[in-house]
Amino acid sequence: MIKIVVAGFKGKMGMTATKMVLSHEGFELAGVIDPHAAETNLQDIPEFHGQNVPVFKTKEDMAAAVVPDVWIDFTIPAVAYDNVQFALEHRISPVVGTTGFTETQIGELQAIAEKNHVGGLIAPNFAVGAVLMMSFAKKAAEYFPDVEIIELHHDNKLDAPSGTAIKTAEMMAEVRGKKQQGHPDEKELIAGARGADYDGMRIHSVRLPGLIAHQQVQFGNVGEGLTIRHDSYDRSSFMTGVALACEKVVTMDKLIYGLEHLL
Ligand SMILES: NC(=O)C1=CN([C@@H]2O[C@H](COP(=O)(O)OP(=O)(O)OC[C@H]3O[C@@H](n4cnc5c(N)ncnc54)[C@H](O)[C@@H]3O)[C@@H](O)[C@H]2O)C=CC1
Ligand SMILES: O=C(O)C1=N[C@H](C(=O)O)C[C@H](O)C1
Repeated sequence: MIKIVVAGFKGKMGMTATKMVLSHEGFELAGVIDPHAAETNLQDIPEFHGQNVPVFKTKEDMAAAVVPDVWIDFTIPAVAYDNVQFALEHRISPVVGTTGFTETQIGELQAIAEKNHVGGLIAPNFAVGAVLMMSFAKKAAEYFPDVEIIELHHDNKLDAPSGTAIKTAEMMAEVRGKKQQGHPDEKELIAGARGADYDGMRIHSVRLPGLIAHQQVQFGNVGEGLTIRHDSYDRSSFMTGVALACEKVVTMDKLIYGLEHLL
């Protein structure tokens, strides 16, 4: 049995991950963490009736009470770095979906994982379809340097652009020839009209109620266009990837960035 804690369990993704862990026969839910929890046990919540799982408000309280193998993190960008550092230093393998990490932070956390010989994964998107979308976009960018990313999310999202959009741009930048998108003399009449600039590629972030998580990578070439699109219509779309990561990280001794390295 792999013993798992879920940080951020009161949130949209944390709740979905908690249910996934409880329903998986190879996993044991050792505890859940959220500063916004009013309960002390999961069974105090009607939908978790009969599930005797401790609820912690802080990571320190959790570490004093249970010894998990895996730390699932779906929290907020402001706390995720500290959470992952804490997990690694306590030899708990992190499976992190929280977005907003900088390249430098990922490098620092990888060094901590290496020092402590702990495996882990930071993945901006756990949906298998999203991983394929990023991989197809990388392939297309070899041939089509003119590309813009449009990511669309629910309006409770804290970070922009999305972690998925940044990862997609990073992957395309590895193979795409240098090119600044648009006309060299273009001028924004309203600041931000052309979106964010990653290595000359433009990223546009849409935030609307009703959306979950969607991304379109749109290529243009002389006389043709190519659009690669992925849609998560439900947060269950992320759970196959989270479950796979929980199984794999306990066998690893380094922290990797991107689910594609586990598929
Ligand atoms: N990698 C992936 O596949 C996916 C990643 N995400 C990312 O996951 C994160 C969470 O997303 P949502 O669930 O939609 O957000 P949410 O706002 O619904 O939930 C965040 C939860 O974290 C809790 N929290 C805050 N500080 C905490 C701490 N120190 N310890 C434990 N819990 C803490 C909050 O109380 C809240 O319940 C975001 O960064 C989002 O971008 C979301 C969907 C998929
Ligand atoms: O906040 C979300 O909802 C999501 N966040 C991740 C991201 O920033 O890419 C993954 C997915 O897009 C949903």
